[in-house]
Amino acid sequence: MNGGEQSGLLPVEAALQRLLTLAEAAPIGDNQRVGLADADGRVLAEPLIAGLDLPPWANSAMDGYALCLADWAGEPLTVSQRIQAGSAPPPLQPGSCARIFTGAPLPAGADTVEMQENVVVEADGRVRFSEPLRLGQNVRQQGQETRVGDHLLPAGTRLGPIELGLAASLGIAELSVRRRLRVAVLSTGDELVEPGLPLGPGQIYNSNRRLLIAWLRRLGCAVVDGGILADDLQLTRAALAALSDVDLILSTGGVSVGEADFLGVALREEGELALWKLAIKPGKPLTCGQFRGVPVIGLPGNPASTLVTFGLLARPYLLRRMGVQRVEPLGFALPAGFTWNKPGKRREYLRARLQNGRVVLHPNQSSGVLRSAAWAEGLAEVLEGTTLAEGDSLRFIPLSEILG
Ligand SMILES: Nc1nc2c(c(=O)[nH]1)N[C@H]1C(S)=C(S)[C@@H](COP(=O)(O)OP(=O)(O)OC[C@H]3O[C@@H](n4cnc5c(N)ncnc54)[C@H](O)[C@@H]3O)O[C@H]1N2
Ligand code: MOO
Ligand SMILES: [Mg+2]
Repeated sequence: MNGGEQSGLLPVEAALQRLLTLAEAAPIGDNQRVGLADADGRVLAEPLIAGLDLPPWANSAMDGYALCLADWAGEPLTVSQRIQAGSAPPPLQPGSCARIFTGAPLPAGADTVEMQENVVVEADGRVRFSEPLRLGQNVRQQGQETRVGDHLLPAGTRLGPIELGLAASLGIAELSVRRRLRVAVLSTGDELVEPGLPLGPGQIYNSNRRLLIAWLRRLGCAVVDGGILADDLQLTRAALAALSDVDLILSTGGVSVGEADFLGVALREEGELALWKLAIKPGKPLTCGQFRGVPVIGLPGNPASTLVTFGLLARPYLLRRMGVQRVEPLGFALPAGFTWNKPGKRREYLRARLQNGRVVLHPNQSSGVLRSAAWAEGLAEVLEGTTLAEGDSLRFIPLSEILG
């Protein structure tokens, strides 16, 4: 049992497991074919299988001269042809070599390439090889990278620049991908005002909406922007009812023990509601449930809590619904550049940076503060009930690993 369970708080792993179980019960069923130009960030629906050998034919890895090693007795060779990339050369004339360039097909009969730096061109135009030769050197054999039928990427792979380049190298122009998840974003709170409008007494600008919409788009989701939702039961019911065609309603705010928690009331009346108290800081309260069958996740409203709970819990949930297998960030172990002597009941995700190979913390870790998140390069994980001395190892999760 870890500190989370002892304290009556739900440990992060348990919360994640519950969300992933829910996600697996509601997978995205339908797929679509998209051109490579539109496939960045999408999730493969079928494995990528090679339909040709790579390279498709043996070719030279160097600019130089191609010859048949077995036929060669060490004498200078005449150059019988010149082969550029993109050409289809005739067979090599016996007793000769071919001038050849990187990426050009090896002529039938040739099996070895010497780079031009190791070749002396004599006055009569014949070439002399000044270094010992090894059979097959500087030749990229047909199928050396990939054979027809090889499984190169499993279904569930998120496509990025490298995967798109790989598909293109196989001549594949279109891929079958999962359709985009439709996610509605609602920002709850009477105090919220959109940027660009004047700020009245007691009001603050809505930052979560922009944060979540941009992030969801990076994840390949189609966003339905539900705007600001006032703290009012009728309006909350109406807003939720209008979102019957989305895959997830994602809201922020109104999930702690305050009296303006109308999201919870609406879910209880017309769906299901689970209120979790998580062993995570920032981000303790989280709502999970459904409204008339549409899944709902309610993140805490403090912007840094929104960031951490979205990144570590809602993001994996969304990716798993798209069929992605590895959904959690790996992070890596680094030495702490700070001391930590307040063992907590909640696992802390601290806004941190690297400095001289060590993890240092922003001085303002308040859950309302995005400024420190913008300064941070990652989240430093301090487990429940632990203290740290400088140099102790901790997990550092780069923000770049979760922001997409
Ligand atoms: N008595 C208790 N009070 C609180 C507890 C608790 O356990 N007992 N938990 C605290 C923790 S931890 C958090 S986190 C917050 C969570 O609050 P809610 O999710 O219910 O959110 P709100 O109360 O609506 O807002 C919290 C905070 O964030 C600001 N906010 C909300 N939405 C936005 C937005 N879209 N953009 C910018 N800022 C936003 C809001 O104005 C509040 O300041 O509850 C603690 N309280
Ligand atoms: O944990 Mo709350 O998320 O402190 O702000
Ligand atoms: Mg509120």
